[in-house]
Amino acid sequence: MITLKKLSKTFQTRTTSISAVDQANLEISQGEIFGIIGYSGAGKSTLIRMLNMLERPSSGEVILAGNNMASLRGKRLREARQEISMIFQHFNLLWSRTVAENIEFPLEIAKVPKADRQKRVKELVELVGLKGREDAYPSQLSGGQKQRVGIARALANKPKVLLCDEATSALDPKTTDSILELLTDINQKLGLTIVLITHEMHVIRKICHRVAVMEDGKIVEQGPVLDVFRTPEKKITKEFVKQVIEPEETMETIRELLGKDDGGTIVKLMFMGENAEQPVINELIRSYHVSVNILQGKVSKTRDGSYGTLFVQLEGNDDSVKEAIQYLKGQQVEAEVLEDDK
Ligand SMILES: Nc1ncnc2c1ncn2[C@@H]1O[C@H](COP(=O)(O)OP(=O)(O)OP(=O)(O)O)[C@@H](O)[C@H]1O
Repeated sequence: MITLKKLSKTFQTRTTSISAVDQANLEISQGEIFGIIGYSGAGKSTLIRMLNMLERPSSGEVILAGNNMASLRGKRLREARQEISMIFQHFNLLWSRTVAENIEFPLEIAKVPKADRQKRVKELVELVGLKGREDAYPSQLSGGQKQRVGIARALANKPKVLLCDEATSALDPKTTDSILELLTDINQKLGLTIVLITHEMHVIRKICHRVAVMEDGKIVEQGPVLDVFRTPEKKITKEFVKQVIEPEETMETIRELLGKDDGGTIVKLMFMGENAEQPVINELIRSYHVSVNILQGKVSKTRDGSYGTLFVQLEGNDDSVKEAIQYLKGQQVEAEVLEDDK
């Protein structure tokens, strides 16, 4: 559905030139939810804005629904853009129009007859869960409701691709989850391709099929979400994965224990899918002369299965601890002994 080939954007300022996106290559399939994660300044906004030519590339290609976007101008570009919609962090609603009128707006621009517009607005209001709020003004809505209006408006002209520019960054965690659920629902019901940019791994974990990680304008890593969670390669990817699976409080406790002489051996166990259900710890306690203290455990659900981590502290004589670790490493569980410098 979307192909990016060596896509680059350089901004010229009076004193310097900034390489915002540097030779990005990506393939995004139809019906996929694809996430792009990176810290502030990584180039995510510039990249996503080049998909619909809100930002023109300095070089490279964007092929979207068969159109070579950068080669289009005028009417042909406007037509190609009808396949793509966008939602924003700050919603970008028209404050003097009601919910229904905001949703109707793109249909008016597309010159859809009034009766059809009203029918479509009604469908969209129901789809995004705003029934009963049609006549409210944006100022009377919560953040989550405003984003629902943004989503309904974006879907009005039945696009093939929805671009989400930090669409949940202004929302609290519970509202974020409800909007992510709505996006998943729309993706499944309509087969819509969704490309989202975010700095939160939680968003990626919850709804994306695949993810690309951006750093300094470059895509440094990409793959299915579960794979990236299980085996992040780059340092930056590891940091993002940690956001979700290793809360900072746990790491503080672990660092403290590692600094102590009598802190035992700390092992991080990582497991996927049904491996999570194996009674490994039970077996460890029964068959090896070690005591096992569970420091923290967390199972993170991704769209394609669960991924879990468990931090345990093993205590016992050196040989028993070694045998226990040997046993763990023999299971279908990844076991890593943490050292003091972690
Ligand atoms: N119009 C512009 N003129 C000059 N530099 C720009 C312009 N737009 C973006 N940049 C620069 O390009 C780089 C990438 O910015 P971009 O906004 O794409 O990153 P981002 O990952 O989306 O970060 P954020 O989430 O903070 O917006 C930054 O160094 C930014 O300062």
